Amino acid sequence: MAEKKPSASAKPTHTPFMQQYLRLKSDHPDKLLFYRMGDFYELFFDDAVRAAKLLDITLTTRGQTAGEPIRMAGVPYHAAEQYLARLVKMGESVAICEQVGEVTGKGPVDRKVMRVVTPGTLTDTALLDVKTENRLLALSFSRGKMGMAWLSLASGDFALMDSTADKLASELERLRPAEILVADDAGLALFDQGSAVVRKLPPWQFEIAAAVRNLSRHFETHDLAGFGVSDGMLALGPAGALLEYVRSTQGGALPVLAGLRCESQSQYIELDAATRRNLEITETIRGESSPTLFSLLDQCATGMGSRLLRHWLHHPLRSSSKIMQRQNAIAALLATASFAPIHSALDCVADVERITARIALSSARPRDLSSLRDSLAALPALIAVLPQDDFFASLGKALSPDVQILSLLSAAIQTEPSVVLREGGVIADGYSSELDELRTIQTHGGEFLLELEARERERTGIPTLRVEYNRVAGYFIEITNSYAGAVPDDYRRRQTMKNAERYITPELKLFEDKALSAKERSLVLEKALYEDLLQRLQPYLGALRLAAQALATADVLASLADRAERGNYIAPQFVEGQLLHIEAGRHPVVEAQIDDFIPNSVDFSVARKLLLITGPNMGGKSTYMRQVALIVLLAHVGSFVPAQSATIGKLDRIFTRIGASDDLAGGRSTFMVEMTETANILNNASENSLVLMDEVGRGTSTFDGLALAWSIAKALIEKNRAYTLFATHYFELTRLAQDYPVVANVHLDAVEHKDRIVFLHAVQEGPASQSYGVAVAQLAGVPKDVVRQARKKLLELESNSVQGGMQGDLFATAPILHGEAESHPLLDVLAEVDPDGLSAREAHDLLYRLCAML
Ligand SMILES: Nc1ncnc2c1ncn2[C@@H]1O[C@H](COP(=O)(O)OP(=O)(O)OP(=O)(O)O)[C@@H](O)[C@H]1O
Repeated sequence: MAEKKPSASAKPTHTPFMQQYLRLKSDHPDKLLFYRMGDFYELFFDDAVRAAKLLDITLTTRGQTAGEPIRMAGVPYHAAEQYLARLVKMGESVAICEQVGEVTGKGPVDRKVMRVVTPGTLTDTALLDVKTENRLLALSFSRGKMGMAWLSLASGDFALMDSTADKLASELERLRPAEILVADDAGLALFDQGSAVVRKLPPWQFEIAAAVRNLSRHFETHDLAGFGVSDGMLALGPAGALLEYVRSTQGGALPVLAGLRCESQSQYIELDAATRRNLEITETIRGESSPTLFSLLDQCATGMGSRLLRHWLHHPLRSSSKIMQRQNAIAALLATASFAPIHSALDCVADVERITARIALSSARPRDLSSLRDSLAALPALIAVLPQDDFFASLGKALSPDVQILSLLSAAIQTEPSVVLREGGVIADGYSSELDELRTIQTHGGEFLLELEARERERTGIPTLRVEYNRVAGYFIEITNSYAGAVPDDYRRRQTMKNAERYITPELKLFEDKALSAKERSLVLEKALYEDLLQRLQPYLGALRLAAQALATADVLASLADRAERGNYIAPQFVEGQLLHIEAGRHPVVEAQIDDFIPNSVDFSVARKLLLITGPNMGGKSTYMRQVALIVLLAHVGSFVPAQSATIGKLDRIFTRIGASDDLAGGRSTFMVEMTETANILNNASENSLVLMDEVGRGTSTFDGLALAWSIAKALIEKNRAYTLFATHYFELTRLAQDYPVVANVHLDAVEHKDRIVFLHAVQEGPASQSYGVAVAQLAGVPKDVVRQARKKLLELESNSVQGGMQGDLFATAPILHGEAESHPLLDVLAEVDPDGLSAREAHDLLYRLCAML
């Protein structure tokens, strides 16, 4: 139960310290407040209870305020990152409050919330997954439309798009945001937000007019037309909300944004949420990261490359010129065998993209800058191994940012700077003469004193003159009383001893001032120089971003070339018109896991649009269907594909309805999920779509299922006319080929071989032999008499079905469909009626007309 929390309004009863805390906390009620006190970040009250539970740290009490004990939990300052990482992973947001004033002894030190760490606004290396983009997504809805804007703070990618509300699930699956912003009046029904944290903001933050003003001001443009953004875009509201939210979490600083990217659905081959999951692009059905298409292809040497590859795989292109650019680049890398040298060169390159983002936010650490310097120094070696053509020449150009950046970093940062700035040892010698001097004082103080002593002995002629130091008197020149007469005029007495006097000279005083404060001063100076350096790097951010993009691109292309060579992949061809021909295709992921993968072909054309696939369980139906989709996907990513040849016509979307998955969180049963996904396909698939249907209808009773499968297949053939791979156990469906010339039967077989079942895995023309099920059962060891009974029953059923014919069989047991009810003329009339458009009189007349038709 939440404990009673003192309110800031009851000020008089709180200590000044608590008043300060409560004031700061009131600005961040929904976040954990990390409150800096010396070497700890402390949490109080409910925050303490929550953090103690989440982090398994000790919960204590510390004194009282307003008559209540103060609950407290704390984490050491130096280990804060790791605690932050854990909290953010759990979906928490944390406001970090630092001491900003001097300790005066009077009242609490001034404190300020310097940054807010939320799951979608991370930039720290320790908090980010190297291979995944961390996105913040903002959404707004209006009359069935959906406006979306998303931003990756760590890379500066900022995009927006208008879509429709029914695409929410597929867009969330595509973008996988870490955090979602919506207006608190959005009235969103429960949706599967995955692991994202949903934050509700006041609706005015999504206001379009204000957003346009803020965005134009941010990009310093007159309006947003230059980004391809039209005035009426719903997504502008979310884009504005997003920008403000980021500003508020970064203590007012804003990331370097490459601009505003306006995406449209028609740029990409569309993949719905189910398809992204079913094809196991970046995650297996069970939610693991391997084996997937991504884990297979990801040979990238850098996190930037891995993230870009993940993006490419989820965004197959429609534009053939862009596809061909990538494909040609891979061909060039293969022809020159340069992918391995590229990866070797990239091994020395750090995450330039994320470092650049941290420079923009002035949160880059010393080691970020030294790695950036070393990465820039490694670029010429990378450029040298790129193939020589126009495309790689343009990459090479982006990989040659202004030499000033490298010289600035080389001059400013030590070869191996310390990890944290406050320890010093970051700025290189020679960068600032003032810093050099302060350092010299620290390291060479002794030498100076010896030299001064020698000089003063010579000047005064006192051989026993000594320059010394103690903590009470500081630095002094000691002269025994016997030489008192030889003391020069510029000596000032500092201390009188029994047999000697101690003096100070202006020179020694100057040295003392410098030496005593040299350490502190050099630390302060280093901090100032470092901050100044971050400012001096700001003008180069654009160039660094371009270099980062070029690095990622070279990395991904080399990775794809590497896979193409190892896997013996080929370049697919693109043609106009309706055609999909893959010869000896393989499933890239399954192929990598087993020894003898059997390649299979697929042949679609205008005259052959639906392949009905039959065959035993484990025969390879799902693998075959998925491999077709994966080859098509890879081809549109610009990659080579695992096949002997592939010719691909125009495609707009890939749909899949595969396997049984419950959506318990969404409250939908297996069958409901199956039918929802099917409905989506039937409503949206076009003649240029690729549709994979795996055992549709299996989730309900046999006849229901069979009837549904039959009518779904019919709709796909007659209405959608999509390229369809339709795997089924309902053997009756194989007769569709007799009614529709565009339907072809193919099958996979199993045979008996020395007491084992051998699945042939080769796709053959024609329907499967119907007896495979019983044969497989026998081979699997089902008792002989059960198998005998089954054979007998099978013969009986088969002879019935031959007598009755397919239609009779099916509809005799599914009376509801009997007689093709939809063809009754009465229904045709009803279908034309618009009830809202009828007057009472017209409705009455219509009713008479309908009755007369019965
Ligand atoms: N072309 C192939 N070459 C070699 N092995 C294959 C091939 N296709 C599938 N396999 C192997 O057979 C296994 C079963 O394949 P798959 O799941 O595609 O069968 P299925 O017919 O869809 O079975 P079910 O109906 O039970 O889902 C795969 O895990 C794989 O190991």
